Amino acid sequence: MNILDTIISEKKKEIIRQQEAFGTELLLESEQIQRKTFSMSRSIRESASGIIAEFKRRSPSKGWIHPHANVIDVVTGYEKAGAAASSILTDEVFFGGMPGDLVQARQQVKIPLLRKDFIIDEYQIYQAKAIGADAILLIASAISRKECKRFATLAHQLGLEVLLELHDIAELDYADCEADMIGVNNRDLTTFETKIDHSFEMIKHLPSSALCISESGISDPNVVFSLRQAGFEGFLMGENFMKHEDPQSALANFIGQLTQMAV
Ligand SMILES: O=P(O)(O)OC[C@@H](O)[C@@H](O)c1c[nH]c2ccccc12
Repeated sequence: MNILDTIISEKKKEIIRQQEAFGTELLLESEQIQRKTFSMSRSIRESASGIIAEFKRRSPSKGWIHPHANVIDVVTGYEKAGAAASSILTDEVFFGGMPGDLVQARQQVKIPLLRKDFIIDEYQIYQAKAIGADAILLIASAISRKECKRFATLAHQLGLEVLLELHDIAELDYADCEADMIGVNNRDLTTFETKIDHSFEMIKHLPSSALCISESGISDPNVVFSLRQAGFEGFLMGENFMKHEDPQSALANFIGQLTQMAV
């Protein structure tokens, strides 16, 4: 079994546990369900950096990156440093996150928040809204095309935007599911290998109207510069900031370097 299959089989159990503790009816009663969301796509288009800075304590590929990271410190720091949005890993078993991280972040910041998880069930979409997300990630390789359309429609009904994650050309037919943003994951979720070239290759095939985001393995401002020239407007970065004791200043330095290049 590859890692994606392992994550998904654990995820099914996690969803059952969460549903037993807090069913959909209860989620629908939460005040947050009626909340007006922030548009992540607009924030990316309007921001100077286009950086979506991720909160991630660990990952299956790197192990622990920042085990005791405090979500409020990190995400408020990202906002101050100029992130266009923040991505928050809520997967517990493999990424050391929890839905409560998003709840805490939401109370402190106004930048759009992406719920980063492996969405395979409608329950998680209601939950995303209830815990304070503005957008959800849908990973093509984790769901069928039909599910992708169904999940995107539900997300939109709840006022959430959708970031559709593709990895390779075989998944291009998912691009018609009316996602607000299309992400190209440079990391192969079965082997963990990252190749920025995936982004340069895939963007040639994506609809020209799409808001394109390059995800994973980015650590060099020169790479962001070239990705931007190729047509990417958003850059999803996690480890490069989380590996520092102070992720806020790591992001501020990175944005500083980008700004100098643009002059
Ligand atoms: O830490 P990195 O290499 O900068 O990557 C961030 C982000 O792209 C990565 O965490 C990610 C992209 N797609 C995912 C899907 C599930 C979990 C995690 C991810």
